[in-house]
Amino acid sequence: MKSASLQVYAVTTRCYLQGKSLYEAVKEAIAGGATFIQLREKDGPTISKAALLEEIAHIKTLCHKHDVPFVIDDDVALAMETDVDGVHVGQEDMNCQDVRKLIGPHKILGVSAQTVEQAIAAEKQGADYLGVGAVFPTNSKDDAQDVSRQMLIDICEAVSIPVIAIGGITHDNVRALKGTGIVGVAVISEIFKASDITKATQTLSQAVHKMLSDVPTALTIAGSDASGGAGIQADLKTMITNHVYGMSAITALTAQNTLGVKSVMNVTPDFLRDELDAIFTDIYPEAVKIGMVSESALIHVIKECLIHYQAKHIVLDPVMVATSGAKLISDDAMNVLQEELIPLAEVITPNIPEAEILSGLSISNAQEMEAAAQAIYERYHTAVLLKGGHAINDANDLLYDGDIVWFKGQRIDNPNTHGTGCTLSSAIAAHLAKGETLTSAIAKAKQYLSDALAAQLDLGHGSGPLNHDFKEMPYDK
Ligand SMILES: Nc1ncnc2c1ncn2[C@@H]1O[C@H](COP(=O)(O)OP(=O)(O)O)[C@@H](O)[C@H]1O
Ligand SMILES: Cc1ncc(COP(=O)(O)O)c(N)n1
Ligand SMILES: [Mg+2]
Repeated sequence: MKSASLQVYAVTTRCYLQGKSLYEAVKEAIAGGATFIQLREKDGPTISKAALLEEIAHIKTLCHKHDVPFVIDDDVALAMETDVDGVHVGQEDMNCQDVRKLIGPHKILGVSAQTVEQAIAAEKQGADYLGVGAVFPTNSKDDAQDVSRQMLIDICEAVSIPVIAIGGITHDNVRALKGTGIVGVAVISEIFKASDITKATQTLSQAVHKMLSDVPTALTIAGSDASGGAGIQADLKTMITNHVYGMSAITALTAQNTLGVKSVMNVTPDFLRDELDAIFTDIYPEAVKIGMVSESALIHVIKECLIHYQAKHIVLDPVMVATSGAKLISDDAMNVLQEELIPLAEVITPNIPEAEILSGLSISNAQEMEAAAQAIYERYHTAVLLKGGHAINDANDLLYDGDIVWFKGQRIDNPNTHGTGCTLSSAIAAHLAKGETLTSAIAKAKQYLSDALAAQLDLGHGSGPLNHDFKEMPYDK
């Protein structure tokens, strides 16, 4: 069995067929692109044994004609009697080692798993693939246990056999499973509840292909740093090393290096609009990071385009002053940024001095960080990640989105911190593009930043850049 045959895995049900035979329904599903068929009789077959055997033989011939594997759920004896391609068993059914013994080495054995332990055990006992779910709420299985996205990722990483997701999957929500490591999805109602089964399967199949083949995409709207450590250059390096396709709309060119900023040349608002139009109308970004934008006319263009193109997962780094001390935004633009862009963002990432400006409060300890983050949140109703890089003893960042979550980090003894803020915010955008939740995107981004800082690159005469491409040097928290 090839993994490709697990892409669109149709699990049958008689619930919704309204007079149509199961054979007809399966035929329509295969015509629409189903790549695998599992016969499932949730409450036992509703037809006579003789009719069932005849139906199975009929479906088996159809599946083989189309090179589609055909397995039976739970009923190992029936699968053997009918000599179909294999069986699928749940945790509550027969032990999979015993099933493997019964069916022999060549038949397909599928196993349902909800935890890493169950997944590893099933692989050891001879499973060919795993069905993991329920990944979304579902009506098709009463006792279905919820499986989080992270659990699905952990299971895919823990085993080398293919994994498919199951439970409440539709053509609309399948995108959310991107980047988890699954090779396909199993559905029941999305296919068999449809009045036009072929069309529903086609639509699902297209969505599954897109989910499996696309790399995640992200955009940075920021300034270029000639020396490559911050701005656009840091963002693109961060995106590629975090396995996301990166795009850039440049707001300004800066002549800067590790010692400071020599001069800045902003692009025109019309040019920025052309850049954003070119990007959004072609390769749509699944997340957007905004960095240095120093003029209000540019901020207006960004706001209009983000609304027009319904941009999602916007991470705003309110860049005001570079690590080297240079001011990167005009006073007038500061106000426009606050009023027009902050409300559009999923999260903003001020450092301590920036949070003092945004909240009007002074910050010298953890309690004051919490108070300032809360004040900013209450003003804009946008989640705030207040970065603690400018604190003295540690490097703890604080997320306030109604609740407080601290992301703890040890202070790394490295004077080369040029581009830390840019790197953190673009790594958050990269992980949001991959479908992570905000808290897990921040945790992964902070780990990446810490590793890049701990790699101790030492370039230039001032506060140098990070090693975005560190390898095998994980920072041990
Ligand atoms: N010396 C350090 N050791 C570990 N983490 C650091 C250090 N300096 C900064 N960071 C981390 O880098 C990220 C950027 O923070 P910060 O330096 O405050 O922002 P900015 O670059 O915008 O001034 C945060 O996650 C912060 O905790
Ligand atoms: C073009 C540009 N954008 C942003 C920063 C901020 O740098 P940092 O990440 O160190 O705060 C920078 N120095 N240059
Ligand atoms: Mg910064």
